[in-house]
Amino acid sequence: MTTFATLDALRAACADLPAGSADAAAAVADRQLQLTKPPGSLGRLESLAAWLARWQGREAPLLNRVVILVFAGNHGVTARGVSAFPSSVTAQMVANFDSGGAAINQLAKAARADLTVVPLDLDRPTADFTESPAMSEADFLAAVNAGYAAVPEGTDLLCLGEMGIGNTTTAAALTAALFGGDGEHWAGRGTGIDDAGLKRKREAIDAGLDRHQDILADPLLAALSLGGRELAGIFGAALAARIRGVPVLLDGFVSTAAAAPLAKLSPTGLDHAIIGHSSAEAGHWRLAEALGKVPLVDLGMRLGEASGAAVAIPILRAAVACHNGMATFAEAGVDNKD
Ligand SMILES: Cc1cc2ncn([C@H]3O[C@H](COP(=O)(O)O)[C@@H](O)[C@H]3O)c2cc1C
Ligand SMILES: O=C(O)c1cccnc1
Repeated sequence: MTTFATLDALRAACADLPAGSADAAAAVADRQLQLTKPPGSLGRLESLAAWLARWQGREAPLLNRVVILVFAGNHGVTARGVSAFPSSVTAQMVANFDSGGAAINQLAKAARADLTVVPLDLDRPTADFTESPAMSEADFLAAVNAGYAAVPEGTDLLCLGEMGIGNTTTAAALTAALFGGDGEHWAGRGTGIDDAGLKRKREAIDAGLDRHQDILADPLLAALSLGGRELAGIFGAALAARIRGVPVLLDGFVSTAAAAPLAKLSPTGLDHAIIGHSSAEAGHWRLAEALGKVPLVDLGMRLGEASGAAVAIPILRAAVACHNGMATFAEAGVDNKD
């Protein structure tokens, strides 16, 4: 389905995003004060309930249908020796997702979430961004549209992750384009590359930034030139979620970098998204800070696959359970403070 036929149409949608329901958020804040607990005592669970209500447009937030989307893509920049693993692993892991053997399969089950994997032209890697733009405009828009179309009706919460060997290089290059800095600043070890590989990774990022310097100020052209199909899919899904009233849980460095152009295209562009887990991938905490976001948990994970979003789902379920299920002081006959 072609939702956006041109970059300009996409740009226009990103500049005109719905604001969320301030009334629903205010109703939650008001009810929180009536629940049988000292004000503020549930800490961030209270603001999470209000955040869900705002972006769902519902006074009582719901998490009946939690959806995890994992987008997969292959990257030409792997020719530069930037990953510890070969590109063949991307398609092999997609097969592993399909047969239920990956970490995200277990985390999705544990969090009672539906998992869908969206492979994007795995047999057609993007171009090496040190040599040319990673994608044509048509390829980029096709991936954005695929992401946009992948968000099911009736989703109450959307978790966004990825699989794509080489994509921590891609994500670092895109992040540098959006927020400044270079390969040294943003590159981490991804799947565990050694020192020589990390050097090659930094050099590839710097070469990409140099080659595409004329377009780096344009977030969509930066995503097209330095990004990847799975990152574009995440971007499209995050946009669809915003337009359809679905809050988003982002995963680690790659997932956050993929969605970040939305924050550059509109000052409130990622207000409907939070980061589930602070990845151990160097650069994620910096990117979170640049976006003004505090990840929900830090378990030292650095996997991708939406794993860091999935581990945070129970926290949101806890916020909703307390908010919707607790008695008020009046209902329970508990004396409130004077
Ligand atoms: C077996 C395996 C499973 C994975 N699941 C996620 N990733 C993660 O590692 C990749 C990014 O790291 P780099 O940029 O160093 O290639 C992505 O595919 C990401 O999802 C995996 C990587 C491997 C090897
Ligand atoms: O934080 C991430 O997104 C990440 C880290 C390592 C490997 N793949 C993804």
